[in-house]
Amino acid sequence: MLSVPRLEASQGLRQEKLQKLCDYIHECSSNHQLVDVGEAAFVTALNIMSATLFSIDCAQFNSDSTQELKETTRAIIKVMTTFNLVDLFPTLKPIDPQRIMHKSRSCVGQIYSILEDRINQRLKISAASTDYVQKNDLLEALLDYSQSKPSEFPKEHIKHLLLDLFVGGTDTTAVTVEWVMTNIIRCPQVMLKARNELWDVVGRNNEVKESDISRLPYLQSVIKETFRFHPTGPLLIPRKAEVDTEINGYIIPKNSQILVNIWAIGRDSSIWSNPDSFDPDRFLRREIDVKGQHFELIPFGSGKRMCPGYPLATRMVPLIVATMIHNFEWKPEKGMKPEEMDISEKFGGALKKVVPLKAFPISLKVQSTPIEP
Ligand code: HEM
Repeated sequence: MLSVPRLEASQGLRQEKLQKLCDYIHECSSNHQLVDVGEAAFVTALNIMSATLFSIDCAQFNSDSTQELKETTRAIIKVMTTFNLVDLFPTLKPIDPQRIMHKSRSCVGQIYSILEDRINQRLKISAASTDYVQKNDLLEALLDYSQSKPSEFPKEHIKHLLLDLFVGGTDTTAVTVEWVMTNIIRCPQVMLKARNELWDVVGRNNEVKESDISRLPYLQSVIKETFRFHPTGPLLIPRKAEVDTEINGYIIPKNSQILVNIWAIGRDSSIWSNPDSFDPDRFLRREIDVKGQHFELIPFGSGKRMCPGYPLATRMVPLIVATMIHNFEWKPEKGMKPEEMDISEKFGGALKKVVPLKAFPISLKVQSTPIEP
């Protein structure tokens, strides 16, 4: 479903969303307006996800109009990442003291009904017309698969899978982009180097495309260094030992819950030199990828339960960041110096910033040479 050929076929859908992001930043730049970078990344990720999954736009920048899918997705993420007393004291489950189960049932019910509408609409349109042109999105692939193997993958499963992908892919992508941009704005030399690479490889006036990403090693290093420093899923997803297991002389008893602390791995001085400094160049000197085989850097996890959205995420994150820095310089708010910007982390389901990143974009469209920091 998220194979390279299918993602290649749907890249045009994502490119349109990046153009909208670029237009929005231009507008903010002309109006000398701050951009809430996490929110702009969230809207873009949500629209890229909804375009890739079912070819629609569901959110707008700077708009309070009804954006049901956006609001419901936010509500689900909030419920999922709120600390629940029931996890510590399971006897409280029937009481549900914080009403988390209640809220989560209501949000999930709402999103299922939106997704069911999308699925039924698609089935209706494709059945109604003989010259129906197939879409390149994931919904089409899932419907095809379900029709060819109804007993293995009934139609009812589609909405569950779409929900997992949608919720799993939106906030993680937005949070990652917000951290990358924070690190870039805090280190003007890094921003300059990343932008110069973009201008050399892509050109000043061309759009950045997915096919350019593999030719942008410095941008990729900046993203890897951000994953090391502020991994979006600091404890991955909990595992449970099904049987008594011995690893490196340690006994893990059956039924233990295991958390893998990738945040600590990223700051371990026996693995990384100067682990507390942000230094993307370290990844130019070391061949490390994030595909789950180099255990010192596993922001998408590893093994059977590794993030299934990894192929899409490794397209979305560099593209959104590249769109933000290709033709814009960024300055922190209220005359703050870049190095004074806050980088405190808030632990939760995803490792968020305590202080959301807001910054001024300055369009570089009219200038002919890169700005010195
Ligand atoms: C920068 C973006 C992303 C990051 C950092 C990220 C990170 C992760 C991590 C750490 C896990 C747990 C893996 C483990 O415990 O081994 C995970 C699981 C998951 N991710 Fe992602 N992810 C991202 C984007 C996406 C996207 C774009 C999608 C959907 C297209 C997605 C869908 C999922 C799903 C459904 C799971 C649960 C898998 C399971 O339980 O087996 N993620 N992700």
